[in-house]
Amino acid sequence: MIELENVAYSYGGGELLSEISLRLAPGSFHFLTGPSGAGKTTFLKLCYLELAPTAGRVQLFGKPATGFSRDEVARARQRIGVVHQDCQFLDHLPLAENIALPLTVAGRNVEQEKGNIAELLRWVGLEKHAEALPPSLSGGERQRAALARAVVMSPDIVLADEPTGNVDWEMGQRLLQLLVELNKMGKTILIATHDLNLIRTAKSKVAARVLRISKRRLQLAGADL
Ligand SMILES: Nc1ncnc2c1ncn2[C@@H]1O[C@H](COP(=O)(O)OP(=O)(O)OP(=O)(O)O)[C@@H](O)[C@H]1O
Repeated sequence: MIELENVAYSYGGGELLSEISLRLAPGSFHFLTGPSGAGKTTFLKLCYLELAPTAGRVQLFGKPATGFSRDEVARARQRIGVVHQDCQFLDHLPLAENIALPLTVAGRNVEQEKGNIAELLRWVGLEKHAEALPPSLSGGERQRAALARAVVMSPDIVLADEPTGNVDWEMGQRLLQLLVELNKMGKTILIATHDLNLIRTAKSKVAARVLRISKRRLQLAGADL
């Protein structure tokens, strides 16, 4: 699905990431961990083609990303749902419309998708907030809404950047459960997180592999979390 081969990235100074190789197999569940500033968000951006590597190759859905036309980049991105760390919404639009935005952008008929959006809102427990404006939502509600928006296009891959960053333990477990359910439906999941307790709980529910960025390199973490 996503393949990185000997990838490096630098924002202009020294290399932040070096010699990164990884193959995310369809249906796999990965965590990505590492100290603050190690490059987790940057790594995710390389995966969804927000950034191009300064060295090495990224392949997406079996094709080298360097050969992608703008349309191919757009189509590939439709197959990747991203839950951003800061979950931005359009504050003047009700939640249901915010969640439907990727459909609107892709030119789909949102009227026809109303049933799906209502179902998605129920799935993340926000059905009562369909008409609420984003500023009135709590941190946990926003993160669940961001997850709903990330999956509205029914992507093959979900990349989540600290999806439980602003929520309490119970809400974190609920979000994790949603991601585990998506994985059971066959989606490939990659979650960047600092939360080792979250990873420990997940490992009892799903066959998750843990990757760690340390000293610019990506390593497979052992069982000693
Ligand atoms: N656009 C940018 N220009 C220059 N430097 C950047 C840019 N974005 C990030 N960085 C730097 O790259 C490093 C890695 O940032 P990144 O956000 O990828 O780390 P992270 O592991 O996700 O951190 P955190 O866990 O704190 O979210 C940081 O030192 C950051 O300041």
